[in-house]
Amino acid sequence: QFHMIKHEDLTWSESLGQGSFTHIFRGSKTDQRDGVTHSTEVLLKVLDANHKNCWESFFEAASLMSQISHKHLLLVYGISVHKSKNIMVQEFVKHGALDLYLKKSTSVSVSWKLDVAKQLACALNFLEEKNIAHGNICAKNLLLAREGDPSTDNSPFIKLSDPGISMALLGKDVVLDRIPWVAPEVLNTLEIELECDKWSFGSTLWEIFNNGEAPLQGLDPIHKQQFYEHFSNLPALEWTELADLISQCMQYQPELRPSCRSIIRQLNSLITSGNTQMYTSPFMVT
Ligand SMILES: N#Cc1ccc(Nc2nc(N)cc(-n3ccc(CO)n3)n2)cc1
Repeated sequence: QFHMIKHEDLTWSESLGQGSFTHIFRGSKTDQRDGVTHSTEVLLKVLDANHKNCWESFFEAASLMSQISHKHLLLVYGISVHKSKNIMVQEFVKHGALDLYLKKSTSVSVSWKLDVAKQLACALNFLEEKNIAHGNICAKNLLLAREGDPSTDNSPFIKLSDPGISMALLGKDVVLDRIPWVAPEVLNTLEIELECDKWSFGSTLWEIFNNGEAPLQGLDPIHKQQFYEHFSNLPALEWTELADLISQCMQYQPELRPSCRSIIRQLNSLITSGNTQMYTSPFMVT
């Protein structure tokens, strides 16, 4: 399943924030390899004590991530259990969550965003080929390992984080709050299928091209539920071809959503389409 890490091998540094069920800290882990002590910087994700009933799902998420390896999937070193604390020990990803990075950054180019989108599509394609649904695709769960440098056109590098607690265990209010990332059919089934990740991909694309602004952020849970009941769509982006890809992914009928291969093909044509210039520098508008 996964590696158990001794609590005494962990060092705790500062808190880096709080999720809905977890608290994250910077830290380090030491381990002996061929007689040499190594210290590795890690991210310590602690399951809140008052969500103890979720620990199996918490561990299941960790176990999923440690059983498959891909360059765009977060590396989970293992689990540590100490007294009542359940801790997931993850690789420390240098620049943290993408949503916060996009909100803070001003000069993120269209080609930078398309590059990130394509990396996420590749991670999803890898999961699709293994018939594994992630279930929690959103910009908050995309971690930025490398910023990429606009001047040297060095490209960014992202890692998809663990899926977190399974939908079935979340309260209805938490599921409603995940609108519009959670696919509409999940509200009835609470089951996560591959098609759900396509819907979430569309919502995450919208986030990335709206500089980390959360879609429907102003709506309360009731109005979020009505958004689905009325078969509403997110406001279309100016870039029509990109808006089309988002609406293909966010179709209410799961079987009509595109395959990952199709998503990657369409992203590739957007990358080569030259539109990136037009949307990048205002002086280039033809
Ligand atoms: N300032 C700052 C700063 C904060 C975090 C990191 N690094 C990191 N590494 C991970 N493995 C996971 C995460 N996460 C952050 C939110 C979530 C959601 O679950 N994960 N952040 C780097 C810089």
